[in-house]
Amino acid sequence: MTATPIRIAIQRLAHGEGLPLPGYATQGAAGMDVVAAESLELAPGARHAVATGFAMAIPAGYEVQVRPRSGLALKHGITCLNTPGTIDSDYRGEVKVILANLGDTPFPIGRGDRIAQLVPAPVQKAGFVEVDSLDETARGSGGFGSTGQ
Ligand SMILES: O=c1ccn([C@H]2C[C@H](O)[C@@H](COP(=O)(O)OP(=O)(O)OP(=O)(O)O)O2)c(=O)[nH]1
Ligand SMILES: [Mg+2]
Repeated sequence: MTATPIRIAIQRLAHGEGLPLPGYATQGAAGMDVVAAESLELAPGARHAVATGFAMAIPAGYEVQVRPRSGLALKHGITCLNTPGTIDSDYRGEVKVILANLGDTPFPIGRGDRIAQLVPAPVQKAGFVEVDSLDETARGSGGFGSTGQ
């Protein structure tokens, strides 16, 4: 069973002309590949908010996550520094992909190269209720490796 795709309005910006809009590489892909709208070289240890050339209006109640591509990560050490990046439903600016080079060689990015993938997701909102004490649990305040390796 496949959930009905949500519709997301997308606006191509002037510098995005001629580029493919984000899309699924295969029928079962979870992420829509997004391409760079600029060319640059990312030095080892450097980061850059890479232009995509488009803006979106995500329906209320949803977000779009910006995730790295595993091939770039494994072969070249290229990742999204803030992964998963969050595109808010009320954001109308250009979507950017914050790439970082964790590898040891400069990495060239060409206009049109697939640099990341977009995954829409429903947003569960919450409200905090301030209390004086919390219920007890077996774990208590143990964390950060408290159960062993
Ligand atoms: O990878 C990303 C992450 C964010 N954004 C844009 C869309 C998002 O809605 C906005 C704000 O992102 P976020 O909330 O992660 O950043 P912030 O540092 O909290 O900025 P703000 O104060 O604008 O919310 O920046 C991107 O284009 N790409
Ligand atoms: Mg924010």
